[in-house]
Amino acid sequence: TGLSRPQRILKAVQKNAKKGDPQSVIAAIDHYCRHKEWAMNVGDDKGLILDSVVMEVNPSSALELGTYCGYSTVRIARLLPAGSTLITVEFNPHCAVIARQIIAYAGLQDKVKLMEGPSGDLIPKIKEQFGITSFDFVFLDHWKDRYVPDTKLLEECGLLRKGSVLLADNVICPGAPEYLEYVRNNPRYETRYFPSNLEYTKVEDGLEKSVFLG
Ligand SMILES: CCCNc1ncnc2c1ncn2[C@@H]1O[C@H](/C=C/CNC(=O)c2cc(-c3ccc(F)cc3)cc(O)c2O)[C@@H](O)[C@H]1O
Ligand SMILES: [Mg+2]
Repeated sequence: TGLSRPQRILKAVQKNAKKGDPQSVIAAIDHYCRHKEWAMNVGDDKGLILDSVVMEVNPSSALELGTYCGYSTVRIARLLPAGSTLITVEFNPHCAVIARQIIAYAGLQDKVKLMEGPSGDLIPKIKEQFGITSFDFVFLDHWKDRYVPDTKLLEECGLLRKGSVLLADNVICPGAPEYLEYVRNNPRYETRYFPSNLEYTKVEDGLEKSVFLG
């Protein structure tokens, strides 16, 4: 009946943001999702932690698992140096259609490659398709029970190098217990928890930053 939530988010961007201005796109989504209807964007509180990690890594090659509407795609891509690429993976075609429009509205389409399909199928194709040797930065924000299998897949495909940084959303809420277990008890990762709160709420959540040691 009527518009989907992603469509309503896109409308809020088109109505309240300035074309080509990523900051205004981020602000429009945050305002809509805080005051009109909640949505599972990483949000403004955790977004500040995401920004600081992206700025610290200053990645030439970045990967995002779980585009949804493209909110964190815009947050990451707006900080990338010229010539860098963010690959974002989304298997819901309706979300992909909306995300492409929000990324383009922000003027970031030249930095972002949206791959449509399940991460498990697409990750093994990234090297040959994009000529990427490894990722400097990976943002995990898709189904929480897929964080571990996809991290293992990235390792197996040789897409992580000494110093690659993984940043995982929602390790407290909804929670990714197997992932925390994996990175915290694995000598190949140096891991640290950044406490924050679930997007647009006072509920505890946070991001886990894990450096691959090779
Ligand atoms: C084959 C499945 C794994 N591979 C995948 N490959 C590509 N895209 C995938 C994907 N899994 C999921 N996706 C996509 O990522 C998105 C899913 C994200 C899942 N995120 C959450 O469930 C989530 C949920 C909450 C949440 C928190 C509290 C609450 F009460 C209700 C929800 C908060 C968050 O920040 C979240 O990220 C969708 O767009 C989906 O189509
Ligand atoms: Mg999330």
